[in-house]
This record gives sequence, structure tokens and C-alpha cells, in this order.
Amino acid sequence: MAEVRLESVTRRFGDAVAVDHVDLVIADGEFVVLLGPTGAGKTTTLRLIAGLEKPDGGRIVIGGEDVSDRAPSERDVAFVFQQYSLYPHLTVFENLAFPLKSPARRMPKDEIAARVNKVAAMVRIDHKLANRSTALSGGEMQRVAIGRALVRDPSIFLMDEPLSSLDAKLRAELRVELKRIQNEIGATLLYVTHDQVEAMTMADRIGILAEGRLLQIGTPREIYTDPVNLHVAARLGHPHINLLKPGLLPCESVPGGARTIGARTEHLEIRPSSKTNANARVDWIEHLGDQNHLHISSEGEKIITLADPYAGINPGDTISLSLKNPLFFDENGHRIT
Ligand SMILES: Nc1ncnc2c1ncn2[C@@H]1O[C@H](COP(=O)(O)OP(=O)(O)OP(=O)(O)O)[C@@H](O)[C@H]1O
Repeated sequence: MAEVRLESVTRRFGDAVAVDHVDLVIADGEFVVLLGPTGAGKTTTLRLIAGLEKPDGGRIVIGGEDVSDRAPSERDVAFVFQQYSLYPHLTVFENLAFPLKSPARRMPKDEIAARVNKVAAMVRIDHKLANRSTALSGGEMQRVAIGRALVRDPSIFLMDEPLSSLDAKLRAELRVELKRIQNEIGATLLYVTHDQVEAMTMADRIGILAEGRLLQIGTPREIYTDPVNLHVAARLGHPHINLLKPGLLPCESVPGGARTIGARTEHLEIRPSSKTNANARVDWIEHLGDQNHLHISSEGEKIITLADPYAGINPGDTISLSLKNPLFFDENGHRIT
């Protein structure tokens, strides 16, 4: 495995800038997740590292070597796509062995078998090695696709939404397994998703991309608690962060220049209140089992927050709502700290 470094990498398609002067260092053994909406430039970033796209500017350095002008086959990266892309006429064993069989490698048969068996056990598909790949469930196919990347020992694994075509339960299961495997082998991994739960649970660091630019990179905790701007603040958190105008709710101190207040559940204090003293009302409650989403209105503004199902709050209740250490943003959406 190796460190991978992007230095001011830019890629344009006509007038559109898909990746805009991105600087990014993925340390050896680090799991970095790129999170962003559709069209943010996530896939293009992976393709640039893999050599499937050429940068219009900047450098890509893998393991200390500038690979910007090298062909994909000379870059030593392994790519896992959203779709399984297995060879349907081959068995699971043969699919897993495929990357090791190139004439350039000349790997002895018993070494290939040993590697395939090891990886098959790691991705928990060893009981199906003789099956045709078409005779597998979606989750099993994706295990094989991940395994096929793991049999090699590349500098970096690039994964483009590898779990997004699976149902929620399988996705949750494979998420945990992928993190376990990455830990186990100390893999350098760059993973693209627009699923914030995947980003929060798997990443050592999350990079937030928007319109080709890397807005912020940091640990999941840093990105969540200390976002640099409104865009980053809105990418993480469920329910979505509430964006309120100053003055709507009582707050101890609001810095000058604050135009928007960002309030997550932990920034809102709710107290039952008589109609005359209340500043908000509970419109309805979504029951999620272990938690409730309270839908609140205050002077026509909608606010959504989490609440304990046993808090004794009911639709129609009037409440007193105040802010405690929320996030403040200026007129350009930049965070004021
Ligand atoms: N081959 C191409 N030709 C022209 N434009 C392209 C090409 N590839 C990507 N783009 C454009 O570059 C921008 C970034 O695309 P990219 O696929 O990297 O985004 P993404 O963040 O991966 O989105 P998604 O989540 O939808 O996959 C988009 O505006 C896209 O339309």
C-alpha cells in the first residue's frame, strides 16, 4: 500500500470543470471517503487516480512517484465499481483468480489458489467458490467484486459506490465487513459515496466535494461538529440541520455578521410551555421506533428535531424552544467561529 497525493488536480469537460484544483493526500493505510451530491466530481477524481482520465492541470503522485502520464496498467490501483462487473461464464474462484493470471505476473498456480482462498474467506464467499458468478445474490456478487480487488496487492483501492445497488440490510452488513477488512490488511482506500451513513461509519477522514472543489476534509467528527460553511453543515446529520434566521429563537449570544443559524438536535432546547409563553408548536411527530422526529413550527418557520419517544411531547403541544451553542454563518455561508 502507498500514500496517494493529488496536487492541484483539475479536469475539464468542455466548459464544465469536473474537478477543480483538488489537493488531497491519502496516507498509507488510510480510509478516505469522498462525499458529495451528484455531479460533484467524485467519480472523475477516482478515474483521474486510476488513469482513466487525464488531468488538465496538476499532478498525481502514488508512493512518491509522479504517475500523471502513466497508463492505468502502470499505476497499480484496484477499482471496484457500483455494478458487480463479474465475468458471468466464470466461477467465483476463477473471477477471484482473474487479476492474478495476467501473463506479466507469472504467478504459480498454488500461490494463486492460496491467495484466492485467503481472500474468499475474508469476504466470506469461500463456501461458493465453485458456483458460477451468475448463481449468486447481489450481496454475494459484490463480495466477489470486492474480493477481486483484494487479491492483488495494489497501492490503493478505489471504490465507486460499491454498495449502492444493494438493499439496506446488505449494505449495512457489507459496510461493517469492508471496514473490518480494511483494518485487517491496512489498506489505503479512497471510497466514493453520497450516503452520509457510509461516510460517517467507515471513514478515517471525509472529504466533502461540491462542484469539483474539495470544500473540507477532516475526521467524521470534525466535519459534523466543525463545518467550514453551510454546504458542509448540510451534508451531514439526520434530520437535516435547521437553517434559521437570527432572532427567531432565543440564543445567548449571536456574533455580529451572522445571517444564518444552523441548529441540529443538540443545539435545540425544548421545554413545555403554556400557550401565552410559547414560541413554537409541535405540528406532528414521526415515529421511528427508537426515536421520534418532531416537526415544529415557529413564526411560520419549520424546524425538525429528534426527541426521545418517552419525552411526553404530543402533536399540538405548545413549547418554548431556544438555542444552545448553535452554528453561525455569514452572508456568504461561511462559518463564523
Ligand atoms: N466524460 C464526460 N464528458 C462530459 N462531462 C463529464 C464526463 N464525465 C463527467 N462529466 C461531468 O463532470 C461533472 C462531474 O461528474 P462526476 O461523474 O465526477 O460526478 P459524481 O460526483 O461522481 O456524480 P454521481 O454521484 O452522479 O456519480 C458532472 O457535471 C458531469 O456531467
